[in-house]
Amino acid sequence: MAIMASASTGQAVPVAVAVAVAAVVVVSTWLWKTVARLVWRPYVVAAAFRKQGITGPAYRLYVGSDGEANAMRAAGRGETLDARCHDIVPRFIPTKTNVRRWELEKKVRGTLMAMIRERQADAKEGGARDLLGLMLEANDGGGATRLTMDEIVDECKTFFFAGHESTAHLLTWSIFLLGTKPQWQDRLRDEVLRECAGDSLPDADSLSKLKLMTMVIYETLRLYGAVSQMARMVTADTELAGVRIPKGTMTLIPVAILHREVEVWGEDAGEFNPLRFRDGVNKAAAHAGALLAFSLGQRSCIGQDFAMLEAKATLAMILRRFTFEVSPEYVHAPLDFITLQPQCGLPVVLKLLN
Ligand code: HEM
Repeated sequence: MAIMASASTGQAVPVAVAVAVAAVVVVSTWLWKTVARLVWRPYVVAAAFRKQGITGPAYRLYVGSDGEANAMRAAGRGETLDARCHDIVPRFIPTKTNVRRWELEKKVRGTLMAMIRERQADAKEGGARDLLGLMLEANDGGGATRLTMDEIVDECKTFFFAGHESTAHLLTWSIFLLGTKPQWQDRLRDEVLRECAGDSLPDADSLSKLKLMTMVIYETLRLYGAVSQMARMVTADTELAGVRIPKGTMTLIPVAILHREVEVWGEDAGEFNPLRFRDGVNKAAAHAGALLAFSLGQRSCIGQDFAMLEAKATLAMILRRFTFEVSPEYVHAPLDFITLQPQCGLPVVLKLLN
């Protein structure tokens, strides 16, 4: 057909050749990128580590080490611990099917879009100027700082999830630890009744005086921090503690493991001992940056001060009114499902004070 067309138009052959060449370029680029990502890069990274004596399960095409990881997660899920044991590290995340993820994604996006539309309507009548309001203003603007609606939805998801889930779990684990350590619960209640007496909401001034409570919260974050590992992609060949790490390596910072290092935290690293924070967070361990619960550096948690205030205020209000203990039905099975949470919930027996 192309030859016949060429006889009549004199231009079809060059066009067909150009299309064919472009197709070959696109397909071969795609093929090269796929081979590089799925075959070449994993083998180069594994070989670089092997040369330095660092080995692991062999890379398998496309699935990598997912098989081993999933088997460990499944094994960890069935285990429960003694409530005095804080060694949660051997337990792992359960997997969910992608279909379920997509359904949830759609639902979350729908809910956020409804809130955004409501806010857009309010803004026309001069509504509140909060974080969402600022992002919507950036959506109206132009240039490099313009935020698309997808970016706003993603930011909302980050803030909602990062801000809600993590603090809720911090409170849960604080209640667990105080519910199993009555002497610490009493000490904290004495402090709260001294510094935040009365029925009104505790204010910033009184909360800043809750020294023991701050120590208990840091110790809770050390043993049961919501984020038990953080991922970082290595963007340039680098060296860390004498190990060469090639560009393209995905590294995991095992926060829960580092928070239990005897070398860093001392012989009682596995114990609940809030007093290790008596001289402040930077002096609690052999290394000033040892507590990684909120991460460190430029990408550290933007909401950490707010989270500490929320946790202190909520605990103060609970301690002022109730004594509590962990119910005998509680099963100690911390589960790292994006954030660290009690797999079967935390049943608590509350008693009204006085
Ligand atoms: C106990 C409570 C919290 C814990 C343990 C926590 C922990 C963390 C950690 C470890 C990171 C760094 C993650 C990484 O780099 O991979 C992070 C980031 C972040 N957190 Fe929190 N967080 C808490 C509360 C909050 C609150 C209350 C908010 C907002 C109101 C918040 C907003 C964020 C945001 C937006 C980021 C991303 C920062 C960035 O990437 O630049 N977090 N958080």
